[in-house]
Amino acid sequence: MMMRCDTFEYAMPHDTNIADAPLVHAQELVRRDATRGQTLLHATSIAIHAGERISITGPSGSGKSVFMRALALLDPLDSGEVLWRGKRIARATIPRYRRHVAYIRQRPALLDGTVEDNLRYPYTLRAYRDVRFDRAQAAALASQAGRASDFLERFASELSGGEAQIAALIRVLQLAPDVLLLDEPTASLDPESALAIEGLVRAWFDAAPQVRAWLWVSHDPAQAARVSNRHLTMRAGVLDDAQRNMPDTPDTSAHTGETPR
Ligand SMILES: Nc1ncnc2c1ncn2[C@@H]1O[C@H](COP(=O)(O)OP(=O)(O)OP(=O)(O)O)[C@@H](O)[C@H]1O
Repeated sequence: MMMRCDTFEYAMPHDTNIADAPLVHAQELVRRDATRGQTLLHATSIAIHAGERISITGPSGSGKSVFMRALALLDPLDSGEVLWRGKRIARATIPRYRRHVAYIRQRPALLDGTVEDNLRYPYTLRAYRDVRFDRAQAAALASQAGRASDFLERFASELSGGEAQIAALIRVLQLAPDVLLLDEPTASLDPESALAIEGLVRAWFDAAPQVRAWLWVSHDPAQAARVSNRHLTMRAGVLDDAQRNMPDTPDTSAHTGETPR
């Protein structure tokens, strides 16, 4: 059945109730390196339901970022598609999809200027023209992350790595996304900053667990266990449920240039 709605193209099987649809449903996503022809992500499907806190671990170079960026529709897919709440995402609605599904990178990209300048920036974009920057909300998030009251006036260029990541996360969380794709957000941060990040993300989730979910890539098994109620592994571009991994799964990292950690 195909029909049109305001924001997304609609593609639902007859027997699927839209309320039961996963938040994100990736179907057979494939990514290849265009120059070398190497498959970076083998056909990968995943349904992410509201309430799920998913961790992903796997060796370095196994394709975790490629997968997360594919889910965020940041890179062109070679095949497959991503549905948002059971709806196909037309090209023109990708910015709107990204308003629901936010990708957080390991190294935050902040603009010149103050933290507040950075937090105001998304509201200048077309996709957010219906909402306004709320300084009190931003200050509350900063305080929740243990930052001093002058945090919003600090210059981005003078922030530590942990502070920059906190600023980048506040920039996303103030926009109230539904799904966070967290790509090693605390790698190379000090433990205190890492816990601040975890706390911020957890508070965002707890505010509406019935409609929110996250995927969290981590190299730290303790963190992966702490932040998740479902665990997946990535190996040589193949995603799998950790529980289903066979004990004698061959290590293919030698063929892919992966560096096991
Ligand atoms: N745009 C691209 N074009 C070509 N190759 C790419 C591209 N992006 C990533 N790769 C390659 O795909 C493989 C997987 O990279 P990816 O960054 O997804 O690994 P990862 O599992 O996230 O690693 P890490 O844990 O070190 O961050 C690597 O060999 C990388 O060089």
